[in-house]
Amino acid sequence: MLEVKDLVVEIGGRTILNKVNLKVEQGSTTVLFGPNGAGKSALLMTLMGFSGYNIVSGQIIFKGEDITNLSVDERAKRGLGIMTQRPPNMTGVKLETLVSAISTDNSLDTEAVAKKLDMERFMERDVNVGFSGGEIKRSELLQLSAQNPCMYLLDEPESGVDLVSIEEIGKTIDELLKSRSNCFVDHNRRGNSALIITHTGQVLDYVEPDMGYILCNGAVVCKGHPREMLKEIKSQGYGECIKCKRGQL
Ligand SMILES: Nc1ncnc2c1ncn2[C@@H]1O[C@H](COP(=O)(O)OP(=O)(O)OP(=O)(O)O)[C@@H](O)[C@H]1O
Repeated sequence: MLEVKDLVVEIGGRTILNKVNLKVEQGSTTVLFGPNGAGKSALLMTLMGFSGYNIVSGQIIFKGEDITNLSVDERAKRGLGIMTQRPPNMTGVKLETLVSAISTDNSLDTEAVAKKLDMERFMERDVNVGFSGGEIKRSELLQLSAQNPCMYLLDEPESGVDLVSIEEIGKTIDELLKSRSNCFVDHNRRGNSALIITHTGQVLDYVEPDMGYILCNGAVVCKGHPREMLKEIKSQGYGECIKCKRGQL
């Protein structure tokens, strides 16, 4: 469903991603691990098409189409949705207004999701203005549920979230991934896919992962079973990255 081919990205003249290759199959959940500064967020931002991420070479293929040069809104229309680490404040734009503006015609009950995420009282507030870290995550999830994409790019969905809310957020992500979108490639398979960045792996208590990648210094150095990878990272850190590169790629 999503394929990244030999992607090289620069920010301000510095190479941040160096020949990244990665695939996310339709209906699968892929996890992206890697140390701080490895380029994980940059990869998600590039996939979504944000400015400042200069694609030097390589391709991004989504549902068989080359989207490398498409704008953010064109990618969103095709079914890509993102939860970023630091979404901007939108002074003067109420959350309710934003949610109804991005709502697509779908069967998902956004009001019910707002209630479930305990976001009803935030609907009249300006988007992200004064929101706590956990509130921002819930607001982002609410927006994603309204957009109803079929490819979820989730950047550390559990960071800054208290232990009780992690369960709510994890379960909501799982439900969203299992919900109906209208942008599938193969209608005979489960549709929604995800590429999730996590350091702690807490979100994997609620979402079943299929494939994992480790990014180090802007390059994919390892791929494999995400739960096994997480265990190895927890016991050995990222020091084994290079060894893994020799062994598994
Ligand atoms: N706008 C920018 N200007 C300059 N450098 C940037 C910019 N955005 C990102 N970088 C650099 O790109 C590198 C990759 O950053 P990125 O945020 O993708 O890392 P990450 O793997 O997501 O890290 P973390 O786990 O800490 O979130 C870092 O060295 C960062 O400083």
